[in-house]
This record gives sequence, structure tokens and C-alpha cells, in this order.
Amino acid sequence: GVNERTFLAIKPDGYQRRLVGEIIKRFERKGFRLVAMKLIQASESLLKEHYIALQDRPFYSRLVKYMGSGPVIAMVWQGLDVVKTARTMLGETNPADSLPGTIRGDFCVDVSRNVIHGSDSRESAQREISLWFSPDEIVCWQDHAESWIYE
Ligand SMILES: Nc1ncnc2c1ncn2[C@@H]1O[C@H](COP(=O)(O)OP(=O)(O)OP(=O)(O)O)[C@@H](O)[C@H]1O
Repeated sequence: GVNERTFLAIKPDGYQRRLVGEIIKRFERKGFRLVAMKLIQASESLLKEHYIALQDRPFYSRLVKYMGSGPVIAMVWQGLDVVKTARTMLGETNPADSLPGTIRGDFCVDVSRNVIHGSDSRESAQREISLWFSPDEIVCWQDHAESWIYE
């Protein structure tokens, strides 16, 4: 429904490359709403937990190190089918497979420097939101544009 939520994180490369405004702009213009956001240098323990499903992959420790190497913008976005639509807007995991018009298709070339993370399912979104945010950090606000975005 329209209250679906996803977790997005602009990775340290996206932050260093000044892509924060560009990325937020895309989700705002789409019509999704931002309900939580923070600038955070993530701890190793948080990142290991975040990427627990990849712990047996050869790139796992490099991934955790890269994600902790600088500030990350952690966000929760809300809207109709936001989990799936955000993944479409991100592009494929490997930027080489991402179409122009997607974030990864437009702004990066290397799978291990792919600018942004997005939850891959509603279940992952719930897990990741509660991992990165406490409930009081999620802001419930009245959306005055809602009747112009949804019938
Ligand atoms: N072969 C690889 N080499 C280096 N890093 C990789 C590789 N495959 C994936 N990664 C990194 O691990 C992250 C998580 O991989 P996963 O397979 O879960 O892709 P994803 O769900 O598209 O990415 P994310 O979880 O960041 O949105 C990727 O975004 C990328 O940064």
C-alpha cells in the first residue's frame, strides 16, 4: 500500500562524490516521501549485521570496510510499491548492467563502488529499518501533496 517503506543508504562513495542532493531529488520528484534520514559513520558491527546474508562471499570484508570508510546517508522512504520501485530507480547491482536513467546507470561503473543501497524485499526493508533507526527517529507527517500523487 501507500504506507510501504524501504531503507536506502547513500554509500561513502556517493557521499564523497556529492551525489546526495541528486539522489534525494529523484525520490522526491517521483512522489515518495522521506520519513527518516541521518548522516552516520556506520560501525563495523552495524555493517556486518546489515550485510549478514553476504558473510560467506569473498568480497564481504572489503564491502564492510568500504561501507565504514566514510559517512553514509541512511534514509527511510515511503510510498506505493516503494521497495520494488526504488530498486528499479537504483539499477542493477553491477553498474555495467544498469540502464541510463537509473542512479547506478548514470553515476558509477564499479560494482564495489555502486553509490547506493536499497532493500531488496519488504522483509529486508523491515529488518534494515529497525537495524539503522530507532522507532522515534521515524517521522510521521501529513503529506499535503498526497491527493495529487494518488487518486
Ligand atoms: N562481486 C562483487 N565484488 C565487490 N562487491 C560486490 C560484489 N557483488 C556485490 N558487491 C557489493 O555488495 C553489495 C551488496 O550485494 P548484493 O548482492 O546484496 O546487491 P544489491 O542488493 O544490489 O546491493 P545493495 O544491497 O547495496 O543494494 C553491492 O551493492 C556491492 O556494493
